Amino acid sequence: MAILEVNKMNKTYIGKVNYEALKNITLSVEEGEFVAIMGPSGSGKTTLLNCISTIDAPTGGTIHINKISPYALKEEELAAFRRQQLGFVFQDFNLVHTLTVQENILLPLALDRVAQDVMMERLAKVTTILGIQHLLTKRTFEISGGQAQRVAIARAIIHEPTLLLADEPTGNLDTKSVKDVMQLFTTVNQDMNTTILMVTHDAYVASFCQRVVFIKDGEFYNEVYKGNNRQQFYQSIVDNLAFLGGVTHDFS
Ligand SMILES: Nc1ncnc2c1ncn2[C@@H]1O[C@H](COP(=O)(O)OP(=O)(O)OP(=O)(O)O)[C@@H](O)[C@H]1O
Repeated sequence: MAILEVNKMNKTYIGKVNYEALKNITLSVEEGEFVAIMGPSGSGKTTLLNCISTIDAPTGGTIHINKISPYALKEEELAAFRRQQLGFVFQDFNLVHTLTVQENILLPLALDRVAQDVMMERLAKVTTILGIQHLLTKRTFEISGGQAQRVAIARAIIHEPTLLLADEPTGNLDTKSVKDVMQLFTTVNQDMNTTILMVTHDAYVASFCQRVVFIKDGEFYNEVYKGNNRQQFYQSIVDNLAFLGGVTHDFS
């Protein structure tokens, strides 16, 4: 079953000079898939993610998440849809600094007034998967970047979202933390069957996914599937980026 269906989507930014950032994008992501979006700077990756994450409405075409068209919802319904069906992980973690790690992770459930015992059960589950039980009482300034991103992932998955969206989630991490965080995304994808759509510039990071979709100048360019050989997959990502003029990091 397709969790995400984007059909002939366009996005034009209206200004003194209109700018057509996305043209005729069609993309389908199946339940349990882990997909990366790649493309050169300015190709429209964040615009695409913003349209899917209901931050910014497309100017044409349709988006369905779990068969629901979010832009057809009323404001309150849309807020509930976002809270319940979507999870977000950002490059700069977006943790609330006045709260502890535990309070940050529980935030989406607290906003939805979920019962205390359910909250504690879910907290135990995600913190075990992500290996952060020992951080729960810490404040955000007492943890490292890699740990902060794990906390952000825990917060993004604690309500078991239909679709997890990540925008450059490893952009602020050192090499060791990049690997750890990507292994955790893989665990979340496989163990919780979470569908993930991630924007990244990094071929190594994208090689953890099952499929990479490339966009260029706001249009679909190509897509590659992992298959059984991650080294070959990495190489085909690098080859596509070379044609596109993107940035690649060494495979380690
Ligand atoms: N609010 C906006 N108003 C007008 N133009 C915009 C706006 N946001 C983005 N753009 C333009 O749309 C195009 C796509 O931008 P977008 O941020 O989606 O690219 P990107 O692929 O995510 O780039 P990067 O990799 O550098 O983050 C760019 O040319 C950008 O200048």
